[in-house]
Parts: sequence; C-alpha cells; structure tokens
Amino acid sequence: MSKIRIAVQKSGRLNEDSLKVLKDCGISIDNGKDQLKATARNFPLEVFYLRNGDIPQYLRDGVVDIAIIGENVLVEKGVDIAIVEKLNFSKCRVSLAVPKSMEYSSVKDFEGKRIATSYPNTVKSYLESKGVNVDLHIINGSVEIAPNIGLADGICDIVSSGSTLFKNNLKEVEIILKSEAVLAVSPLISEERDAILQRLRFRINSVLQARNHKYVLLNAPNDKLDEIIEILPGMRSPTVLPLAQEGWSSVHTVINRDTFWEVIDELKQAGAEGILVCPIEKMVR
Ligand SMILES: Nc1ncnc2c1ncn2[C@@H]1O[C@H](COP(=O)(O)OP(=O)(O)OP(=O)(O)O)[C@@H](O)[C@H]1O
Ligand SMILES: O=P(O)(O)OC[C@H]1O[C@H](OP(=O)(O)OP(=O)(O)O)[C@H](O)[C@@H]1O
Ligand SMILES: [Mg+2]
Repeated sequence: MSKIRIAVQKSGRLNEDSLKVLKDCGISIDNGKDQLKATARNFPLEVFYLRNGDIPQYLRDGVVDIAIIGENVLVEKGVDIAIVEKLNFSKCRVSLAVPKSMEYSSVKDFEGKRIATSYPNTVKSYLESKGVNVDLHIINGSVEIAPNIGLADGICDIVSSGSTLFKNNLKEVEIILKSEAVLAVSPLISEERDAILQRLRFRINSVLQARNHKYVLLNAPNDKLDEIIEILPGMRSPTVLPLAQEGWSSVHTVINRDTFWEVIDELKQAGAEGILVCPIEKMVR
C-alpha cells in the first residue's frame, strides 16, 4: 500500500507545531533525533525532515506529496503550489522597514535605496509593481542589523511581534504579505495518495476546529433561558437539561475562541451561573 510523503521543517520555528498537528490527528511518528525520514505507525504516511527553503522544490518535483510550510516561502520561491489548509500558527508578515529617524511618506521613498533581505524575489516583484527600483543585498540572517552597520538603507524581513525591529531602531513601513503555516500539495500527487490526503485533511480540519472552540456548561434560571440561548451560537443549538433543583437548567454549548470572553461577559450579565469551560479534542461538523 502506498504512503503519502509529507515534508516538515527539520529544525526551526515550524518543526514543533507541525509535528503537533500530526500528533493531534492521532498519527504517531518515531521522532528520533537526526532522522531524515520517519514512518508513521498507524497511518500511511512518511515524514521527510527538510530545510524550509528547499521544500518548494521538492513539492514541484514530486519528491514529496505534501508539506507544512510558511506561505511566505512559497511566495518567495515563486512556485505554483496549491495550498489546501491554513494551519493557524507561525503567523507573520513580510515587511519593509527603515530606520526610525528616516522621514517616510510612501514606497517611492525607496527609489535608488539599498535594501537588505533574505526574500529578494518577494521584495523585487512588490517594488517592481510599484515602479520603484532598488539595490538589493541578499543576506541570510540578522537582516535587521544591516542599516545599523551601514550595509543598507532599509530592510525587508519577517515581522511578528515587531520586537526585533524595535531593538534595532527600525520601523515597519510597508506590509508586503501576510503569512502563516499552510498545508501545500505537489502538483504531481498520485490519485492514490490524494485519497490519503483527503483522509488527513478531514482529521486536520477537526483538530483545527477543536483548537478554535471551547465547550461551555452553565446553570441558568428557567426564566432567563430565552435570553441566554439568544446569546449562544452552538453547533446547531445549545443543549438544555433540567437541574435537580426546580426552576433551573443546565445549558451546554460550543463557543468560538475569538469571541469567547465577550460571550462569557454577556452570559453572566444575563444571569448565567457556575460557568465551566472545557477544551475540545476533536470537532467534526
Ligand atoms: N518571528 C516569527 N514569528 C512567526 N513566524 C515566523 C517568524 N519567523 C519566521 N516565521 C515563519 O516560520 C518559518 C520558518 O522560520 P525559521 O526561521 O525557522 O526558518 P528559516 O531559517 O527561514 O528556514 P530553514 O529551515 O531553511 O533554516 C518562516 O518561513 C516563516 O513562515
Ligand atoms: O517581530 P519579531 O517577533 O521580533 O520576529 C521577527 C524575527 O523573527 C525571525 O527571526 P528568527 O528568530 O527566526 O531568527 P533567524 O534570523 O535566525 O531565522 C525574523 O527573521 C525576524 O528577525
Ligand atoms: Mg528565522
């Protein structure tokens, strides 16, 4: 029986969270250190541990069938690779930044300037689309230091919290793109392996949905039930069960993490008591 081959970053920011997604999908992988390849014990899947920057090429050549990779790397390598899931981690942006002291009004201010970056293709195509010509200096790490040592006038690099920019006295002036970890698919995937991919996607979706929601139980006086149910979304509608104490009910529902605290505040104001919040392990819609 064939196995689907997935590329995962060998070490670095994506490694741990990528393996966690597979683990939460119930897939167990021997994760011996220094392995380049590992086989899952209970799912037709092989993991290839690779450098992030090499993964797009492996996908294009069909050496691996799928990969967990930062969207920004696919953009930089300019390969036309389909993204089938956004995985909601490693969120960042690729941005242009300049020294705080520089007066900046528009992207035209970059005309003729020296820009240090590890993402030359991304910067180039962005600035070309704006009709701006620059002098690019390609460096592989510690890009933010370049303006301070006189190597460049500005930089283009990954920004997340902004603290690296702050520490280097730089300010973010243009966001070129937003990125997060994604599941990408080789254009050469076979039909048989595509069927395995669909099974994997089903599991990934139920894991992502679960991570995004909480299970909530609360007690409510019966005369407040209508108002409380109005506040609650729920998968279909909330479950309402009578409590042993007359005139009270227990309400069970699922709440999205994004609106969680607002909903809890509203519930309390509407008369809910004894609110319990539990994590959800898997969620199948
Ligand atoms: N500060 C950050 N916050 C959030 N996500 C980030 C951050 N820096 C990088 N990323 C994302 O994580 C990915 C991997 O980053 P990392 O620095 O581990 O790898 P790399 O050094 O680019 O690659 P390689 O595997 O070739 O060494 C990036 O491509 C980007 O999508
Ligand atoms: O906005 P922040 O939260 O400060 O994150 C941005 C920094 O994170 C990344 O570097 P990383 O730590 O991966 O180091 P690297 O340059 O060695 O890859 C990126 O290259 C930035 O320097
Ligand atoms: Mg990095």
